[in-house]
Amino acid sequence: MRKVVIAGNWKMNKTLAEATDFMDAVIPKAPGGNTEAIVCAPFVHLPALVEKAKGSNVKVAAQNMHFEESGAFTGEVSPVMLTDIGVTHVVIGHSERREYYAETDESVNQKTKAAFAHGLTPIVCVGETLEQREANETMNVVGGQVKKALAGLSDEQVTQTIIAYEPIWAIGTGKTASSEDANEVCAKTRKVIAEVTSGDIADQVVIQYGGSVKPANIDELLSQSDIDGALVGGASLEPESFVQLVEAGTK
Ligand SMILES: O=C(CO)COP(=O)(O)O
Repeated sequence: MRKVVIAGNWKMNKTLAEATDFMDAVIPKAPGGNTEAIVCAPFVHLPALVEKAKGSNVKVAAQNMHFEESGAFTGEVSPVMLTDIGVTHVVIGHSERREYYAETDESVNQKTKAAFAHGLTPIVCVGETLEQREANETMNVVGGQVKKALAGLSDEQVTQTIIAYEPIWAIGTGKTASSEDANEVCAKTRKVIAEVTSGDIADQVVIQYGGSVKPANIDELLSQSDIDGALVGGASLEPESFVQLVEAGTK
């Protein structure tokens, strides 16, 4: 049975005090078990949040990283720095980074490999634009992104990769893909993973949906066969709503 992974992507939000207050409110209510709760926070908050999360059922993720261990990359943060402070997960290739910071499938692949080289679990984001969906290009785009992101990984590493399917037109717009449409893409993505791995590897991979997920629609999304969790932006900012999303994973 695949675990359920609910990850809150705060993006560029919260002061340090707001971030630590959030953890104080959420940690006592995080259920653990088969449901994993992850907070993806801005770099500057990571040390404090890792400290808060120690011994709890909440994990802490970075929202990006460089693929090199160190060097002349002004303004960047390396995987070594993340593991050094106890971060366990990292979001890679979010559509906002692909759009505003020129992330490519190649850099996503380099970062995914670097994550594994340093013991970090990557949450790899893929998704199509509205134009691509309307042109029936969704699976070409998403399948291509997935294949390129996973290129060169071992089967074992693929089983540990979390894929987040986030249709770009559903992010922050209030428009959620219908749970059936989201599930169809997640199921087809699993087939693409099966093509590039052996045995039953693809059945073990956690595939999240992201894009306007909220307490009102999480149950239906999680009831689908191939949706194993959610990567949540706006609705992850308030402790109450994040806890509701995580609790939905235990049902
Ligand atoms: O981009 C997202 C999560 O990474 C989704 O954001 P929203 O949940 O605000 O639509």
